[in-house]
Amino acid sequence: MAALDGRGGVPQGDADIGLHERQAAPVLQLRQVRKAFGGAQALAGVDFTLLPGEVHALVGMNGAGKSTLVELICGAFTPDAGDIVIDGQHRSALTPRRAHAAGVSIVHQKRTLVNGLTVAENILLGRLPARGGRIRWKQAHREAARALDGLGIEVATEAVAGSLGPAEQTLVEIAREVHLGGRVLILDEPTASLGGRDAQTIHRLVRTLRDRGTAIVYISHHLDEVLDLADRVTVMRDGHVAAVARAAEIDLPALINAMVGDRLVHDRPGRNRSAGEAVLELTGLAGGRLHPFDLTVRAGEVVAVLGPAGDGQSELFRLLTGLRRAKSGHLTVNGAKVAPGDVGAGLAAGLRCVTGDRLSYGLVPVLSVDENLALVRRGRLRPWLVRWRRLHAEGRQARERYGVTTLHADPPVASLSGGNQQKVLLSAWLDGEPAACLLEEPTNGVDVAAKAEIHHIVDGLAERGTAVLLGSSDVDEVLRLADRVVVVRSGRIVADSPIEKVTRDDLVTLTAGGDQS
Ligand SMILES: Nc1ncnc2c1ncn2[C@@H]1O[C@H](COP(=O)(O)OP(=O)(O)OP(=O)(O)O)[C@@H](O)[C@H]1O
Repeated sequence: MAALDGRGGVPQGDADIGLHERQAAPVLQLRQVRKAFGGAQALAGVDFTLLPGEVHALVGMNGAGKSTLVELICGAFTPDAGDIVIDGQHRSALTPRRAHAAGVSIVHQKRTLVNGLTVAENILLGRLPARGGRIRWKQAHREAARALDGLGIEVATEAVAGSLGPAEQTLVEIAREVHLGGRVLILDEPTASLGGRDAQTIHRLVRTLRDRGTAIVYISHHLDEVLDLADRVTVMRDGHVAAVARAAEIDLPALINAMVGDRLVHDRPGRNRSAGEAVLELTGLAGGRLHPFDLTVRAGEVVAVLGPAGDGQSELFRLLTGLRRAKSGHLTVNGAKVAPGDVGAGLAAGLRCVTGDRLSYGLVPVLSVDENLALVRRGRLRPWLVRWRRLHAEGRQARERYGVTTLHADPPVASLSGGNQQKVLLSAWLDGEPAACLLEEPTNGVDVAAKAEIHHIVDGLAERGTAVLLGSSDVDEVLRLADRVVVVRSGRIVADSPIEKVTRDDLVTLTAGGDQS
């Protein structure tokens, strides 16, 4: 393939930039940037060029260095060596404030709007127009509406941010950054955990921005969308640039190959399981937007709950994990009655919950990986005595089983790459033989190899008899893992079907709120 030439099939520097693109001066250039954390090399001499009006995707396995690279561009980290050039100017002492002033903005995967404030307040946060000590609300709404309308975003400026769906929140965040003068926009996994139609809404905005000349760095583990959306792709591997290619000239297998190198991606589809006795039973569960809800998951069965974003699917998981108080109903696990949200009783009955928001509810970021793993096992340890050697030995085994890659022996979870955090979360909660488990977006932020591995782990759980309730916005994941799919709309079950009876198109339509054909 022409696009992947050069050293070991790898083009370097600007060699891949065509004549047309060379005429446009790069808005951003990184030359041989290096960054180490405590002696371990996260970036080992990286070149990167970003042109105005291009979508430049940044892909790579978990821990490859993508986030570290963009944090350098945003001034959050200082490079140990190398050059950062923005608009032709060398930036040796970039800080977040200076990067922002130079037009560099980032929208993180974890949404940052203030939930209790309106869209207008969020867009103009810290800069609300005022005169004589009074905020000029009409003017504020007009200005915010202009910021949204200019990008074709249909969200009311009076809406409270917390009431918006995840895609709308991302749109508002992007609009805010563009309104603040962002010309280099870094989007860190903006479509992670978004369903088809929501992802397309984000893609439309990205294309609009590109057409207006914004330079976009787009980080994603969804490789199909990368090939569809990006103009160029930079593949990172182990802190190096493994390849730079035009998206039009690279196909999926070549992209995966550039990412994983000689590592293997095991996709082992095919189910070898049959549903047994009822294990997880939800009876009359209601609360929030969810109307009384009955559902049974049998031993060895994977039931996916699917619905339009922001509808009953996430509500169900909130009720089950106690993040939202249930108005009525209960669940049983192997016949043992558990009040919704009673985490202790759920654990005792063999129920494990893998949350979709790992840093808020699943892990303690300041503790180390092994400490996090031990917290979940703590029922099996003597609580008054920490046996550190055993804690690390068990931690190491779990990390190896789940392929958690770290630069240091047992770092704080906060310092791990997003995908590795997800693997720690899964290894903490899925180890052992749970009777039932709730899996919410289990492959959120993980790379292509880890995703295949996690799917294999879920297969294994089901084959050994665990009842699995899966919430995933990724229809391919649902098709790959589920035996049954339950569709929730406006808080009610509107369809319950064996997976063989639905097509991919059905699932895409159902997630978007349409009717099953
Ligand atoms: N503040 C930090 N302290 C220590 N190590 C860090 C820190 N930030 C990143 N690292 C390490 O640097 C390496 C690169 O991480 P980075 O987050 O850049 O990867 P990534 O490509 O973005 O991965 P992912 O796809 O999982 O988000 C990882 O091994 C990570 O643990």
